[in-house]
Amino acid sequence: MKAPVRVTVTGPAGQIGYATLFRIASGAMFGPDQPVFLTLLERANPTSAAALKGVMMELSDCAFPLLAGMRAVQDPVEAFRDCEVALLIGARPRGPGMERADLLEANAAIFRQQGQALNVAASRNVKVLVVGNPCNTNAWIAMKNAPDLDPKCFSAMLRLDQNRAMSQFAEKTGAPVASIEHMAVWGNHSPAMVPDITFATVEGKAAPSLVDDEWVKNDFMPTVAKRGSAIIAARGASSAASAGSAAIDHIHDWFCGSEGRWVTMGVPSDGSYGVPEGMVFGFPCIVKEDGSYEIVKGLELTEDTKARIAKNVAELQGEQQAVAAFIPN
Ligand SMILES: NC(=O)C1=CN([C@@H]2O[C@H](COP(=O)(O)OP(=O)(O)OC[C@H]3O[C@@H](n4cnc5c(N)ncnc54)[C@H](O)[C@@H]3O)[C@@H](O)[C@H]2O)C=CC1
Ligand SMILES: O=C([O-])CC(=O)C(=O)O
Repeated sequence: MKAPVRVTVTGPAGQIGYATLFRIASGAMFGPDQPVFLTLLERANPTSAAALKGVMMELSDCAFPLLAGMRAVQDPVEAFRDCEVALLIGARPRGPGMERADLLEANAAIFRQQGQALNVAASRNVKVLVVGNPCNTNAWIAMKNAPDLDPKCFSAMLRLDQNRAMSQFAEKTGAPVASIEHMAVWGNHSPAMVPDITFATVEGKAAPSLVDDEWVKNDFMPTVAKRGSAIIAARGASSAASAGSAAIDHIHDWFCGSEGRWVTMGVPSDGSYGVPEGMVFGFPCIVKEDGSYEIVKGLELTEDTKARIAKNVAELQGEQQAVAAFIPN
């Protein structure tokens, strides 16, 4: 029997928490022979504590063979003590009429505090996934407040955008999702993001040869980029099950390796493609078996993609300026 992976989840009593925890405990995140120990960090108020208690009762009632144990902790330093994987989900979601950037001020303080706590207490190889929006900038805030951790420990979730892009493309072409490879989404998890089929293949055929350019620009790209708003309009609440599923995919591939597949992760730039070093940006990545990843290099981007990437850089620079007060000197 392997030693349990120590996983800390914030916001466990929320919508995404509820959609994610049971799948982590069932083995979907780390594989069918890997036990997990869950540490759950909720807000310290009676309503959240009561809701979390109910979630833990249900987790217990599932009798998951891989759930080696769980605990609720209210102090962030204790919650992140020795954790190997941290899912930072807990944050305010947006409602109708808001953009994700509107959440900057509401959520920045959370990610400063959690970055500081990770810096002190987490495993030096921790894998942090920031889901709470605006996730690129929140991941950057946490990373900047954790100077003793390798910046590569931090990531933001753009996997939902990749999954949406694959699904839209599969629907259009009639091909199974599993036959699509090398789909990329560049940039910020915002309407400016760049879903990019240039390098994608479907059953080995070049994706751009299967659809017309007008559909890509006027239908595919905006549908993927604005899908979050469409879900809010339809459900009255932001995506939860699909967000949880993308979090499972992101950590699964980061932990187990992506077997040569491209996976979109929001990671600190190494300067590739003109993105300033350290900016947390969606890139296609390949994860090795040992859990280390590399941004896919040397791609010939179209002029349109380059211009859109520059727009995302400018947008993220604006977000960074807006949260400058949360970054240590
Ligand atoms: N990156 C992505 O693709 C996506 C990101 N999101 C974002 O995920 C976040 C969570 O969404 P939901 O689960 O739907 O929201 P929710 O409101 O249902 O749950 C949030 C939970 O976080 C808790 N929380 C708040 N502050 C906390 C803190 N400092 N420490 C610990 N827990 C805290 C709340 O008590 C609540 O239980 C939102 O910011 C949302 O915008 C949502 C969908 C996709
Ligand atoms: O749109 C939102 O606020 C939630 C989210 O990030 C998404 O569904 O992509």
